[in-house]
Parts: sequence; C-alpha cells; structure tokens
Amino acid sequence: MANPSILILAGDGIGPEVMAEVKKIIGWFGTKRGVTFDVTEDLVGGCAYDAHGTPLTDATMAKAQEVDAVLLGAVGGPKYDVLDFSVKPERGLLRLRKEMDLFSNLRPAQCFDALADFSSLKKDVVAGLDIVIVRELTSGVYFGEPRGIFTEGNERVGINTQRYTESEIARVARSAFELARRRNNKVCSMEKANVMESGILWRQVVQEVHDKEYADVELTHMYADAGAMQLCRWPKQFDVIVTDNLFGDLLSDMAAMLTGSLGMLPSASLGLPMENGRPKALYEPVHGSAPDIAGQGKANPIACVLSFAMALRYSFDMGDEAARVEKAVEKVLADGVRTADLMGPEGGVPVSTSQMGDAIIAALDASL
Ligand SMILES: NC(=O)c1ccc[n+]([C@@H]2O[C@H](COP(=O)([O-])OP(=O)(O)OC[C@H]3O[C@@H](n4cnc5c(N)ncnc54)[C@H](O)[C@@H]3O)[C@@H](O)[C@H]2O)c1
Ligand SMILES: CC(C)[C@H](C(=O)O)[C@@H](O)C(=O)O
Ligand SMILES: [Mg+2]
Repeated sequence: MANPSILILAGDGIGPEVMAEVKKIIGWFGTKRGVTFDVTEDLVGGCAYDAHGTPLTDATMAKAQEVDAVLLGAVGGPKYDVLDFSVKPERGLLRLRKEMDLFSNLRPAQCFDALADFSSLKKDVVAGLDIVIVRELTSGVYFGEPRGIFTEGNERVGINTQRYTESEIARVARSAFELARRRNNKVCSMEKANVMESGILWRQVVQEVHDKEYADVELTHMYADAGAMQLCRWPKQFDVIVTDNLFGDLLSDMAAMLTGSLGMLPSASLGLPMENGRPKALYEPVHGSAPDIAGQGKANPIACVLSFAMALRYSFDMGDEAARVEKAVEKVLADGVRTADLMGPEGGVPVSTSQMGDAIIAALDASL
C-alpha cells in the first residue's frame, strides 16, 4: 500500500521555524516506528507571492487537493501589508480552506498540568481544561457577498456580508455533535441571535439537527459575547463549542490563552471524506507568523507539533501514535522545558525552538 501523503506548506515568519521541528518528528516516525510518509513541500502566503506573484498557485492548490493531509505553518507579515487585498498572504490560506471545503475547524484548548500556574487566569479555573471549539471555516462574513470598499456619495463604505445557508450550519453542527459523542456529550452553540438574522437561523438549525439526530447530546445556546465572558469566567463548563467563522476566530485566540500561550494551540480543518475514506484535511497551529519574534529561534513549536498529532489521529487513523506525541509534549513540559512564551515573571532560561523540538524527540525516544 502507498505511504500516506503529506503536503507541507510552511509559509512565512515563524512558520518554517516551527515546521522544521515537525519535520524532525516525521523523520523520527520513519526511523523509529517504521511509519513513512510521502512528504512534498511547497509555498503558500508571502513566500509564494515573492516567488510567483500569488499567495497560492493553481499547481499548489491542485497538490493540496490530492494529498491525504496538508500541514501548514503560518502566513503573513508586515512586509506584505502594502499588497493589494487580492494577493495578500492570508488569501492563500483562505483559498485552501474554501476550495478544499474544510468546513469543520477543530481547535482544542487543553491546559497541560505543568502550565496551569502559568495561565493569566487562576490555576483552579484552567487546571484540567479540555475543550474543543468547532469553528465553521468556509462561509460566513469571511466569504459572504457583497463585499468590498465602495464609494457612496462623497465617502467610502466598507462592506462584508454575514451569510449562512441552512446546509452550511447543519453540516458543522453535525460534526460538533459527532465529536461531543466521543467526548463528554455536551455542545454549546454560540451566535448573536439577539441582533443578527443569521444568528437566529444558526440557532434554529442547530436545534433542529439536535432534535432530529442527536437528542442524546446535551445542547445549550449562548450569545457569543456572553460566551466569551463565560470562557474567561469558568471555561471548564464547556465540552464542545460550535460557532461561526468570525466568532470562532476570536474565541479560539481567547481559548489559547487559557492554555498558557498562543504557541500551544493546534487545529484540524476537516472536509468531506475523499475516495479513500479519509477526510480532506489541513492541519495548522492557531497562531500566525509572529513577525515580532520571527528569525530569532524563539517560537514555540508545540502548536505545530500538536497539529501533526491531530493529523495522525484524524487523517491517518493512528490514534496511539498521536497520543504518543501528545504525551511526549506533556513530559517535556512537566520536565520544565520552556520556550520564551512559556516563561513566567520569575524568569529562567528559555530553550530555543529547535531545543524544544529536540526535547520532544528525546521524550519520544523514551516512550519506546
Ligand atoms: N493561520 C495563519 O497562518 C495565521 C493565523 C493568525 C495570524 N496570521 C497572520 O500572522 C501575522 C501576524 O499576526 P498577529 O501578530 O496578529 O498574530 P500572531 O499569532 O502571529 O502573534 C500574536 C502574538 O503571539 C505570539 N506568538 C504567536 N505564535 C507564537 C509561538 N508559536 N511561539 C511564541 N509566541 C507566539 C507572537 O510573538 C505575538 O506576540 C498577520 O499577517 C496575520 O494575518 C496567520
Ligand atoms: C490568517 C487568518 C486568515 C486566519 C483567520 O482569520 O481565519 C487566522 O487568524 C486563523 O485563526 O486561522
Ligand atoms: Mg485567528
């Protein structure tokens, strides 16, 4: 049988730095576990614009459609701020999500015991936290028409449109309910049904899907602003949160800080099953290209490493190997290995990106 195929799109800023550590782990699986992947690499984001004048070529898009999983680092950076909107680095990522139809974006926020003291929230609020935000990723205000900057009378007007069809809401709701069944069986749906018609429809459809197909799962609804407050107040009340594209973007960055650092949060973006039964999939850290620390060896690679663990679990059906990687990360943190973003006010000597990667490899060795 052919090896599973992976397309690596490391991207910009710290993207290639954190992806280098994932490549070490992929190599480790080949030599130590006999698990070999066919890996190809290509460009996305600003580096693709520099090389080809576009943040994602048609050829790269076609490769992404063919592989079993795409691993992406991060895109963007201040150098590209001046570019026309249509060729900004972020458009490359959005095209991948849209054309691969990756509607279900799982963003788990898990607080490792070793970092419970480190969160900006009190220890008992975050210790043991294990929640997943399911973010709708292919529709909503990110993609709705009309959009643009127009002139009305003698002033400019910026327009974006929040638009959701019933089927778009139903399919992401189903993925959240399915996930909840494999976890603690609770879903909280977040929208703004008090001020947005799209929010009213969202609430109705989620409720209908629940009543018809998932009545065994506990479902609650919350306005997204109150949800943000509850995420800070007592995040452990949640199991699975399902929400739209924009609210999911905001709530997941917030959830990241419950775990200690944005450098800790992985994600899986999943679509429909392909012919081989595997879902179309892209895995990426929730964080961006971190221009403020890029090129300095300071980035925390854990979010990218844990994204690879999600690939093992969701694309390659290797749940045990995914758990091996997650446990290696847990061990390294328990041993006190910290990149700069995980240093508290008491200070200490942080390790570099590659030293963190090496420590994870050593913990993987110890797991054999
Ligand atoms: N998926 C993506 O590719 C993605 C996601 C978010 C932002 N972006 C892009 O990245 C660029 C920078 O955006 P931003 O600064 O708002 O967000 P960011 O996530 O890049 O950085 C926010 C802060 O978190 C820190 N940080 C992020 N990841 C870290 C890591 N792994 N280790 C240590 N510290 C880390 C950064 O140093 C920075 O202080 C923008 O162009 C934005 O559009 C891309
Ligand atoms: C870079 C950007 C397009 C992206 C988003 O807004 O979805 C990012 O913030 C994310 O969270 O993945
Ligand atoms: Mg974001």
